Order: sequence, then structure tokens, then C-alpha cells
Amino acid sequence: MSQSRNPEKGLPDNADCPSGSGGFDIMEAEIYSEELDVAVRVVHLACSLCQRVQEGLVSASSDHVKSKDDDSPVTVAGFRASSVNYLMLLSSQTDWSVQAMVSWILSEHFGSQNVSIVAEEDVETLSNPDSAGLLDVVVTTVNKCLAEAPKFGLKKPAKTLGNSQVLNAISRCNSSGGPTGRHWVLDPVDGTLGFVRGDQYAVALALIEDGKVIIGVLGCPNYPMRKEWLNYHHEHYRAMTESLLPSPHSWDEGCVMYTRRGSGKAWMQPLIHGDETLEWPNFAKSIQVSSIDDPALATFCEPMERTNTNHSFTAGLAHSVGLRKKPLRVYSMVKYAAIARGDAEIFMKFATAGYKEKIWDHAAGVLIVEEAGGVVTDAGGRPLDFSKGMYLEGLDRGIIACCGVPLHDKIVSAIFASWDSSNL
Ligand SMILES: Nc1ncnc2c1ncn2[C@@H]1O[C@H](COP(=O)(O)O)[C@@H](OP(=O)(O)O)[C@H]1O
Ligand SMILES: [Mg+2]
Repeated sequence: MSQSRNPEKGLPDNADCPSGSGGFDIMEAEIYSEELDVAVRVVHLACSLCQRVQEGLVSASSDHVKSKDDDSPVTVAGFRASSVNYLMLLSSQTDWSVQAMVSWILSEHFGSQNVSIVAEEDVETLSNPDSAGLLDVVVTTVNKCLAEAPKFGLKKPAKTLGNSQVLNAISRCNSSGGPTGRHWVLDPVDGTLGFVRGDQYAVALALIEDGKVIIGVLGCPNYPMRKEWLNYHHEHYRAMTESLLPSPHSWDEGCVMYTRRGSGKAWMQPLIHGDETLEWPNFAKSIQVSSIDDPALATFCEPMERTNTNHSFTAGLAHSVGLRKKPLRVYSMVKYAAIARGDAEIFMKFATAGYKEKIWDHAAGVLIVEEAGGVVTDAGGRPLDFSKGMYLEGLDRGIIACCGVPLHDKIVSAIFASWDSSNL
């Protein structure tokens, strides 16, 4: 789907939602409206935190972030090998900071006794006395971020948070989910490698109730304005967009996508910049999956890293169903965002046998694709089961997200026909 946007402001110029309803019909909007409102705002705030850190990372590496031929972890020209660890450390700090901030906001808003959070990061390393320096950085980052909360329509703390409050906020995210009750599911920074490389990454927040995903919110801070730019490494599209667009921020302005189960709608909002404030629903625009069902015209996307999926198996599947375009390799849940926005038609992931997919890597993206009109199943054609705790237990081989049933059927049939002869 092509987006017509105002390049001056980076906003859709035909924003098409009724104000005050988050984009949904007024009646519908009342169901889970408070949860959706807070979730969208807190993901915007998290994106702003991540952007600030990522900008620092990219400039610190003075435009010399290189990927090795084998796509193994990033190396930075001018830094010794330990700088890889340094970048990963910065990324972990961001994970903890986002997790603490989201946990604090949700607990303040809904009451900590009512909030169960399943999230990626645990608190062990950070609470170790050897990590005092690390904890200081996280506490400072969280407080700086929370000071900006009112710009996003959220309450900031009366006093800056201390170490123990930040550690408590992180450790409250220790729920393991399950088949009953309400559980928030958070991936504070999904796509760690994309994040440290200044490339695509996502902040993902979902609400699961009685095993079903009810709300999905996906922040994609580097989602490019034109779908072709998803193909380019950040340095390339940054240089390109900087020369084409008036604002230096335009290249990476990103968006937040959100939906509510059963609404049959999904929405995308631009991120705010500088002194702007987040006004609900802030130029939200309805998004829809692509209507392409001819494999020859379809684009499929998959993880960038070959450790996370089997690129040669998907290449074989692509060939057998008649996909002709080069795969779009993108870090993180931005792949689900690309399907929901109609920028790609198929997402396939086949992790190595034994790898257990985590619910926080999929919950928000799956619901957004489904409500935008798409289909998501495992490789056997069954819906993903979010009711079994932190893993997608029972997942059959891999994950297939498609813009519609015809392409999905073709892929699932091709998997059926080729699986036994594959080495998987
Ligand atoms: N060996 C593996 N196989 C499959 N997926 C893996 C994996 N190791 C990590 N992942 C997951 O893949 C996610 C990244 O997705 P992608 O490859 O699509 O960019 C990681 O999220 P994090 O980066 O949040 O840890 C992680 O959850
Ligand atoms: Mg992840």
C-alpha cells in the first residue's frame, strides 16, 4: 500500500480517523480503550528512548558500522573487538531501560497488583553488585525518559526513581503468562542486531487475555517512508533520504502500529519529534495488507540472520511457488509491520529444530497482521497458540504470515510437499 505523506511534517496528508476514538468506531473503542490508549502512548515513549540511544550509537561509530560477510555480530572500524561487547552492552541497557519504563507506567496506571508482565529481560545481571555502573546508566536513562512522559500524555513520577524502584519495575516483569488472566507481553527492543547496527528494530507490546492476544502495539522507529528503502542498509538509505528530503529527521521518523482483536482494523501513527506532543489519535491512518495474490508479484520477507531461519529452505519454497523477487531481509518484527502495511506479502521463518519461539517475538505483530486482513499460522496451517506460557508451545516447524489465503495456501502446500526431502 503506498502512503501519501507530507514530507515537511512526516505525517499522512489524508489522516483518516475520527478524533477521540483511536481510529475505531466510537462504540467499539470503549472496549479495552484505556489499555490501548496507554499501550500506544508508552510504546511511543519507548521509541523515543530507543531513538536517542540509537542515534548516539550510530554517531559514536562515526558511520563505520560494518557487517561482516557472514553477518555475524557487528564490528566497528576504529574500535577493538571488545567494542562488539560494548555495543551489545548498550543494547542491553536499552532493553532494561525500556522494560523498567513500560513496567512503571503500566503499574502506575492500572495498579501493580493488577498488572502481570511477561518480558524478555530478567533482573539478575543488573542487580549484581558488580553491575553498579550499568544500573546507574539504566536509572538515569529511565528517569530522563519518564521526565518526557507528559509529552506523550502519560504521568511522570513525582520524584526521580531510585535504583530499587527501577530494579523492582524490571523484576515485576517476571510473569510467565498462561491460559488464564491478563498478561502484558513486552519485547523492549526486538532485533538487537538491527538496533546496534542502526538498522530496523521494534518495540513490541501486546495484551493477552485468557490465552488470546487482545491488543497489539508495534513501534518501528526506523520504518522508512518508502517500502523499497527496507531493502537498504541504514547507511545507504540514510544518505539517500538526507539528500532527497528537507528535514534531517525524515529518513528515520518511523511509526507505531496498533490494533485491537476483532476490530478488523489496524492503524499506524507517525512518531513525534522535537517539541511535538502526542495528541490522540495523532494522525493515525488505517493500514491494510496487500491485495496481491500472484506469487510472481509478491515480495517475501525473512530474518536477516541465517542463524534465526533457514534461508536455503525458504529459497526453495519461494522457487516452488513461483516467487520471483529477491527476499526482503529485515531485522525484528518490522517484518510483520511490512505485511500489515502492504509493503510485503509473505513472511516466513524456520528456526532450527529445538529453538522455541517466544511469545514476545510474535504476539503484537501477529494480531496487527490479522486485523489488517492477513493470515498467520505455523507451517502446518494452525494458528499460533499464545496460551501456553512464554513459548509458542506446539509450533509446527515454522511461522508463515501472508496477506491473504491464496498465497498462504500455496506456501503451506509447498512446505508439505518439500519438507521430507529437506534436511530440516
Ligand atoms: N537461534 C535462533 N533461532 C530463531 N530465532 C532466534 C534465535 N535466536 C534469537 N532468535 C530470535 O529472533 C529475534 C530476532 O528476530 P529477527 O531474526 O527476525 O531479527 C530475536 O529477538 P531479539 O533480537 O529481541 O533477541 C530472538 O528472539
Ligand atoms: Mg525479540
